Amino acid sequence: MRLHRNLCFAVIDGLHKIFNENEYADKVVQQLLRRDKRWGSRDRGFIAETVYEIVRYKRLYAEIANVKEPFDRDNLWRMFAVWATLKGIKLPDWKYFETTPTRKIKGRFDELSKTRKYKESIPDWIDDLGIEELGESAWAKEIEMQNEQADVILRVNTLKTNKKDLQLKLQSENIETEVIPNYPSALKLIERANVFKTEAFKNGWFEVQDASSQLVADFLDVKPGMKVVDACAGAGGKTLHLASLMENKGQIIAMDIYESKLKKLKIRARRNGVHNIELKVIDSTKPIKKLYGKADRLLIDAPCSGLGVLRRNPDAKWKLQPEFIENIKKVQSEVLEKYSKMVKPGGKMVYATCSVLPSENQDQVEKFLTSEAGKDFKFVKDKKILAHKSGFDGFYMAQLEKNK
Ligand SMILES: C[S@@+](CC[C@H](N)C(=O)[O-])C[C@H]1O[C@@H](n2cnc3c(N)ncnc32)[C@H](O)[C@@H]1O
Repeated sequence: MRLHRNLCFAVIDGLHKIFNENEYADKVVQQLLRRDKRWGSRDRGFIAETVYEIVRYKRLYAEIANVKEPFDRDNLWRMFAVWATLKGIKLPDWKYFETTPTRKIKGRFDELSKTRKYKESIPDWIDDLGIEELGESAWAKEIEMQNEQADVILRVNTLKTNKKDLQLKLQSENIETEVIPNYPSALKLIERANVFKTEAFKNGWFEVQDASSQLVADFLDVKPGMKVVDACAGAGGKTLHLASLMENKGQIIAMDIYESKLKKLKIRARRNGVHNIELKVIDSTKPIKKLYGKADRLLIDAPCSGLGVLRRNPDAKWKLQPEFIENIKKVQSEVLEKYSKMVKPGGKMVYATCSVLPSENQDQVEKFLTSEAGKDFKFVKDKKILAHKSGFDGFYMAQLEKNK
């Protein structure tokens, strides 16, 4: 592979924003890709993948390059040189690479790879937490898998099409997909491509959604005509799925504390041909209280550490703080306690997270079931999804039923 100067500069600019200005990697990459219209799909792929790879392995590369945060531009170039050397890319004779000790880099890599926190490039506290919660062996495999690049998975919007027709339509736009057994609405891209540019996407035939995430709406056991509350709807990945499972019949009340997220859901709903969603911002306790005892189904897709989706958000490793996890667990308990009151007798609710930590998952459900608010509920079933076992994102979902 030959390195192109303007693409490498874009990577360095992106890393500077992510590491030093605390910006989110996905947003930064999106911005970078808009920088030059002449860049083709290979150029774009190079920028996105290189930025993500260096973010993923920040600790390892910084250690090999012998640089410390905050990284100045020379430091970032040194980390870039480590990445390129380990990839077997010949470094051009640019001034940034004049003193790169290629041989030493390989030796340091072999030595540091013996220690998991360097090999998998994770902060000590996350490594300790993972071991404490999952045990050494499962954690080691999980964090290794969480450093892999995630596949692109689509969810077919059955309100507009079916899997076969979508496959054919994408094929006509040079995008090959395959079905994933046991995931009824999922298609996997055989090669990465910018699916958002396709006609099929613009027509609302699919959404991009990981296969594990697609199991959540199914788990809620919705039927057309029901009254369903999606209490932490965000931009509505699961709300849209619920709408298609309900064949657009009945009512979905999509709630969130952030109006900006619900606005995105509105746009997506229009594209998806969904018209049974009502949006409600949670700006006081009122919207929740109004729904006490009214919902046939309730989804609590709770805010969480995101430790199941590091493949998609590798920068979360560096942005997360132990206090954040402690706080978010309090929010999880609170929403379980308060929002569960919306379920009607005989109704069901699903509590879900994209975390692999038992303390955010089954422990929260157990705590809820023994609390005053949870005494009217019984546990029906749950799914604990680890990325290294499923090949998809780490997730948790539990179904509870309210007594009649
Ligand atoms: C895991 S995300 C939801 C993802 C979304 N359901 C989807 O499928 O795309 C959790 C959401 O909970 C929201 N949230 C955080 N605290 C909340 C609270 N107290 N009540 C309701 N929503 C909350 C966040 O804004 C975020 O959108």
